[in-house]
Amino acid sequence: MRDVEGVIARMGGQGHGVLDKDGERFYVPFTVPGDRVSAKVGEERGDGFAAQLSVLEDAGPDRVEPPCRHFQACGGCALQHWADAPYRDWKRDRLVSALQRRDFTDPPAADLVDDLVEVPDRSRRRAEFVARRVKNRVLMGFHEAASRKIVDLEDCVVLRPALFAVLPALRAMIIEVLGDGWAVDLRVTETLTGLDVVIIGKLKMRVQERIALSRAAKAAALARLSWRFDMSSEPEMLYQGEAAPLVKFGDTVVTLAPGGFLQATAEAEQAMADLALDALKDAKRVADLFSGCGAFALRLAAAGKSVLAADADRPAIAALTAAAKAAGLGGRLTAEMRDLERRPLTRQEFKKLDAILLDPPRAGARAQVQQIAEATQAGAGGGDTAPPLVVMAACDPNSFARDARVLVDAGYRLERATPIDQFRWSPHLEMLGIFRR
Ligand SMILES: C[S@@+](CC[C@H](N)C(=O)[O-])C[C@H]1O[C@@H](n2cnc3c(N)ncnc32)[C@H](O)[C@@H]1O
Repeated sequence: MRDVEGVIARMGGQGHGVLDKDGERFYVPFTVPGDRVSAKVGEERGDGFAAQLSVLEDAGPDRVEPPCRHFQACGGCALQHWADAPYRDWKRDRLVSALQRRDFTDPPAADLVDDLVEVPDRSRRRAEFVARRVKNRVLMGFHEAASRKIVDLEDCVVLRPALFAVLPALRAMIIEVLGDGWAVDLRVTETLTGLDVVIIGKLKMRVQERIALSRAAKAAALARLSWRFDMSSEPEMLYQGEAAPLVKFGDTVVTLAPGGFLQATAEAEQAMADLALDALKDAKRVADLFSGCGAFALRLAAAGKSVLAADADRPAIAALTAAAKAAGLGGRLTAEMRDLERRPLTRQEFKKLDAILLDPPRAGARAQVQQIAEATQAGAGGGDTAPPLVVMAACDPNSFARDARVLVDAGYRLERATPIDQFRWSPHLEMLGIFRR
């Protein structure tokens, strides 16, 4: 392995410091701009090489003491060693740069992007832990950075305290059903009625293990415990407390499907909902596409709008439908299970809408956005039916900018985009853009 020495020039998109030397580029995790470093050069990565910090010769001016003792060992956070102000500017700039790469120049992308919306420490309400049995012990926590090793967590400044506090009980529970050397994932979500835990992976699962798990779940006061062998198998419920796992979207109560999608922090969800509802205040008929179990749809229906919700996840649509009915919103809200990549809403369906809200997964909403763009053209399928307003949330700046470019080329104007730091100290970014025509 060769070494490279030099000064970190800037932060790369994945939160690794960038060192340019003799015409080559190196990405060095856990460094900040201004650090003078020696690093071991590893494999090729994109337009350069991955490298591992070996010596920090001189610290850059914005290097700070990380708040978590596991930082750098634990793969959960990448950027705790950077001062708040440059970190915030860099996060916002991830969205600005993605828009610039898609030619958002007039007006300049920087003028369209709001300040970063921050979330508090210890606010993440869902986490995916790994657990591995090593003889008579269960290691439980996050993977070490770029490794299959597990950091046995003793503290965490990102998670809500309840998620962290349950780890000893989960360790004790899982040891009953995990063979030596076996590993499973645990998805833990904090709800209003307690923790919803889904174990994913191979377990010893005879009658006595089921009974032991159910007892342990009760003792740990979980709201629900489920198990699924892998992501293609249905979750099997092993225990449910007196109240099912409940969340609230605005004033509407929803029973979460086991392991069902929920925005990682309530604060980021609320920020996005506030932005979306404000933009949609004059729209009467709204489609909430990629709706999940209704974080936007139920708030919109409660605000008096007629809502069409669609998502590919059957349990999410069932949860949303049941919640709307129980809250007396069923007359205003229709929820449909639908794969929007294969079967996006069509120009015929747009006729009944004043606005479309999109909140796709990381890959973006390519097919749906294409349909909206095509509907701005009068064609064989009829006249221009594209609605005057599109609100698009996203969790990847690059797919957001790609889909934004399609909308803008079709005649929409990006009014503003708001970056939201839902995943603090990681390179991930949430955002919401408002497009009008
Ligand atoms: C980022 S989540 C947003 C959920 C919801 N808007 C919320 O805020 O809770 C993305 C959603 O897209 C759904 N999804 C993923 N691929 C899909 C597809 N091809 N068609 C429809 N929905 C899809 C997932 O089930 C998930 O609910």
